[in-house]
Amino acid sequence: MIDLNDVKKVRQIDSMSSLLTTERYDMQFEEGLKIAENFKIEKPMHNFHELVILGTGGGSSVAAGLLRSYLFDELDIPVIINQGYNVPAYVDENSLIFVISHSGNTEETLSAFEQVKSKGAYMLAITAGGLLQDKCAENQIPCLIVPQDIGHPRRVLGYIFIPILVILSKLGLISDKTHEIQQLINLFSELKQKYGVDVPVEDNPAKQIAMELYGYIPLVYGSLDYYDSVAWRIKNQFGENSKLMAFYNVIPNLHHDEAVGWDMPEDLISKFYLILLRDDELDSPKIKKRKDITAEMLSARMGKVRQVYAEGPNRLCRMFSLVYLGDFITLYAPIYRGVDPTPVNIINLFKTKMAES
Ligand SMILES: O=P(O)(O)OC[C@H]1O[C@](O)(CO)[C@@H](O)[C@@H]1O
Repeated sequence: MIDLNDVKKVRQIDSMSSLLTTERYDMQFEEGLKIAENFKIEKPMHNFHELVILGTGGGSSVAAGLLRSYLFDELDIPVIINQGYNVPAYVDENSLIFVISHSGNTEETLSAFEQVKSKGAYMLAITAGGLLQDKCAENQIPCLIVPQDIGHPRRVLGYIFIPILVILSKLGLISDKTHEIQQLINLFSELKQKYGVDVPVEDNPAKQIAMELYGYIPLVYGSLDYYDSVAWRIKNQFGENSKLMAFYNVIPNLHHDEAVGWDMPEDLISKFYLILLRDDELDSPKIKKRKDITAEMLSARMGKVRQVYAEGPNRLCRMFSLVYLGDFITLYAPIYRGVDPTPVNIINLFKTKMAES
């Protein structure tokens, strides 16, 4: 096992600097805000019935999920995340469509884009380039160009999530979020002093959890109304960063079905490491009680139960405080095993196989 206090070694294994990118989320989110603020957009005359976000993968679709949760009680049209090749029948001239692909080349998103074109919907795109940029230019679709990374959209939430938020406010659909975003940028600066590479294991909960979960299957439980997508993000990051299959579910839903499975044979259930997402301010008394019972019941059954708590002065900060912790945990977990977190070999293999005739 790698000593996570050996900073030089940790950075060496993280050969594409995902930890550094994460430590610099404050700068990335600030840049995302500036880029989005400078994006000129005409307010359309449409009366939108729904917001449909076309996009997939650890960055684009998760950004859409986080947006849906964050705006749960503010945005008065439904947010639909469309990850597939096709778009549903209700997409029409009353739909607001965001096409999100950091690479600009994801085939499902491009296929859905083509289908929407003929439906008269109001379309906007966010990308770092690729075919999506070209298609937007051909079809005079407003397109916000954001910085390139090294081809790993999951690392650039600041260039994806923040612009969607700013554009929705420019379109008059939500209030201005600049203050909350500034507070989030400050929070990232604070939290990197807690989770960053230079902070030793003894004081670093992210490193501790990453080490503790070695040998277990990660399971993340979030909750409605704000922590469903945070759990989804962390589960996805276990896949892409940690090269670990992981699972997630949402309270209270899971108490009506999955929970019956807690009676599974002991040798199986003891393989799970539960990360339970908690928020002492935003969780309602009912949700809090459900989480208390969940922790109590599962501590006696699962391998380990770790409760992690949101922090920060507003909902955006509180949600992203757990996204941030999750990003660090899922980066330290593979490094502890000596595995480089950034490459996504299976995704690339899949894309190659899909391209074969
Ligand atoms: O369309 P985008 O934003 O380039 O993202 C899709 C890709 O990003 C990833 O998250 C890779 O980091 C993959 O899931 C997916 O192949």
